[in-house]
Amino acid sequence: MTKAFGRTIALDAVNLAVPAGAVFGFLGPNGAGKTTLLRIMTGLSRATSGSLRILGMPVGTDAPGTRQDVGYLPDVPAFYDWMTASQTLHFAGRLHGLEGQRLTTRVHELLDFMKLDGNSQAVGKYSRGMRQRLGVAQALVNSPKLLLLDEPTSALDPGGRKELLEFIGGLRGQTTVFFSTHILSDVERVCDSVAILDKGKVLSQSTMDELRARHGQQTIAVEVSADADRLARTIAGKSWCISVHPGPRGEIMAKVSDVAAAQHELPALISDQGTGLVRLESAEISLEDVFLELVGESLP
Ligand SMILES: Nc1ncnc2c1ncn2[C@@H]1O[C@H](COP(=O)(O)OP(=O)(O)OP(=O)(O)O)[C@@H](O)[C@H]1O
Repeated sequence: MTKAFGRTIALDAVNLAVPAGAVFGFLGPNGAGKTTLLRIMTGLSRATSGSLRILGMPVGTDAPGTRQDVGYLPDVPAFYDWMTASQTLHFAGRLHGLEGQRLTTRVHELLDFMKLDGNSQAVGKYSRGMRQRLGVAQALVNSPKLLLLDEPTSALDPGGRKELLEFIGGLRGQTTVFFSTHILSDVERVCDSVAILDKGKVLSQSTMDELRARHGQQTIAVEVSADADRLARTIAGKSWCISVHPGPRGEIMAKVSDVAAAQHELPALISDQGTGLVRLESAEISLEDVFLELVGESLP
């Protein structure tokens, strides 16, 4: 689908498929188009062209069965500021047709999980993190089949973030979770599939395992006591070496296709050169490396 705001193309022929039951990370820098897509997915905004199906149903119609199966946390959740958290969740639950003991039990569960139980403050006095936790609870009130979360951890402290990510991970297989973020470690921690979006275009879409396999070279860091330039040239000529570049502390960083061969040969190469080995380390390529390689700019 494509979405244009005047001359700004916020989504440019985006084509995505999210497997049922997946925890799907939608990753992109500021302004990539994440919120725009989520708003279209909820029916709050319409695509300029193209189409979208959610749980098998076309979005943008009032077909029964879709909206009550979807939960949504907007990027800036809005509430009636004079209500308490409990009143907010009772209200949201009633809109979904919940009532009586089922509603009361669900509200208590969610308040307890989001650490908002016993809080009689009006929501208007909440901090940003508390509003985000209430927003997640509100998105969950109807036990949705599809949970859409727009940057769910952006205002949370480390403890709150860990708990929410663990909770999201626990939904795997039962609820499809589609969450946008620019926090790479959240995706690495919890997602099994990821799409990388930049300037409205999907640059990559795959499972985390495929992503690692595709960008699966490893990096080896070598620090020697002298003659690093000469060693870098020798390494660059080896069949297992993909590229060599200097590291932040002057060490040699080599992307290699066969880490075992590199580890086997390097000590002998260094010794032949008559220099001392200070450090030899290998590191698996991170999502940050892949993201920067694809997006090609510094992180937000
Ligand atoms: N209502 C609007 N009117 C005009 N332009 C808009 C509107 N909403 C979004 N845009 C533009 O569309 C592009 C994508 O914006 P969007 O909010 O979807 O990005 P995002 O990936 O969610 O960014 P962030 O991580 O900063 O929240 C941006 O260039 C933005 O300026």
